[in-house]
Amino acid sequence: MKKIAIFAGDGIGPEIVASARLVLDAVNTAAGLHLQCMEGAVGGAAIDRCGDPLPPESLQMALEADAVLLGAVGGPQWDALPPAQRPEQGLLRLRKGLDLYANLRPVQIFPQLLDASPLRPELVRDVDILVVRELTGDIYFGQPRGSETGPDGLRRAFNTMVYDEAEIRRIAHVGFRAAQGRRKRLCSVDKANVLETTRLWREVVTEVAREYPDVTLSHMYVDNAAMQLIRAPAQFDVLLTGNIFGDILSDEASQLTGSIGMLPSASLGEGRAMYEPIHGSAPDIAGQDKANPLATILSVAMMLRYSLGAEAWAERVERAVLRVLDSGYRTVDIASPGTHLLGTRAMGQAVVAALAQIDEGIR
Ligand SMILES: NC(=O)c1ccc[n+]([C@@H]2O[C@H](COP(=O)([O-])OP(=O)(O)OC[C@H]3O[C@@H](n4cnc5c(N)ncnc54)[C@H](O)[C@@H]3O)[C@@H](O)[C@H]2O)c1
Ligand SMILES: CC(C)[C@H](C(=O)O)[C@@H](O)C(=O)O
Ligand SMILES: [Mg+2]
Repeated sequence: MKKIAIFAGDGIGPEIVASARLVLDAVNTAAGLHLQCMEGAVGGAAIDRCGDPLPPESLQMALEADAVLLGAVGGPQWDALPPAQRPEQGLLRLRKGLDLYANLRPVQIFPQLLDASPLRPELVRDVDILVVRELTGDIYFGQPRGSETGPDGLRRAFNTMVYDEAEIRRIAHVGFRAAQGRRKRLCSVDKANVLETTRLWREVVTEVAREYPDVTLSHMYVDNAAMQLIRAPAQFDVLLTGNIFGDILSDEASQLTGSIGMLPSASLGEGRAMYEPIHGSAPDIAGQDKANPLATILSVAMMLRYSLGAEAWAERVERAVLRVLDSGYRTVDIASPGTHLLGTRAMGQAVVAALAQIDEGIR
């Protein structure tokens, strides 16, 4: 029996997670996985309940689980809190507490959604990118951080970007191994022309590359990478990035697929894992049954693949998503003329129905 910790979080979090739960529960029953799902609070929901965005019992639940499924955290009702006390810190402490240093964000094009991308179809048709983002270091966690009023009466605020070579080395290995299983090209993104941290990043990635002679390594400054992702995105295979650059570039890359609501992720550490869509709590559409749950459902597929040893079921979930898109079902963010609009819950139900058809076809 495997244990799954579920943190729905805030905003659209409970809606997308409920929709993805339909899929997870269907697979659990059909595959006889005997999953034990436990629900806990992280983020704003946890602040409202006990004043802490990551209560000790939630961290404990995650530490004892074989995998974690998370919706999203944050929202305007917590905006007045200083950054270090906000809902987002619950998520960051959870990632750090589980040492989930490798965040995999696949940017997969769905041919059915070519018309939903703001880019021309011929630019995105052949895109297949894996963003490998370092997740437990960088300016997110560096000390010192804070804000103060100086002797001159001016307010100052500061964060520290810091990486040591061990942190860079372990994420570089993840990137190179991923590239070996793909098209064997790795582009490392940095700002080595300006920042010491990312100069070290470039040096260490270059050293690690010697152990992977079959992988072609290139380096690109982050500003150029942001531009190239729009100009010629099909040039990329694995994009290896630090924490802050990966955060920004993956939101940008999501637009190639048509919507941020399509991008899943896996955050992996040694023997621990969390699965979450890359998007946030989308307060502007929360509570309206409008959110796209497919990123979360595809994150469940990644959970089946990486944590539950159920590769065949991961593929079935992915095929079910394709089948639903083939049938013309869309949430509002990926809708186009002639397609059939579904809400968050109905989209989850449609994936479950498609999964059942695939299962019947196989038997
Ligand atoms: N992993 C996380 O929990 C996470 C990630 C990013 C942002 N956040 C937090 O979420 C809050 C809102 O942030 P934001 O507005 O900058 O980013 P966001 O990703 O929540 O939303 C950006 C835009 O994308 C849309 N969107 C996002 N997910 C969608 C989905 N599944 N279906 C359809 N549309 C979707 C939203 O409606 C919004 O217009 C903030 O508090 C932020 O810190 C949390
Ligand atoms: C909410 C925030 C802490 C988080 C991040 O910056 O990592 C989010 O933007 C993400 O991409 O998962
Ligand atoms: Mg982000």
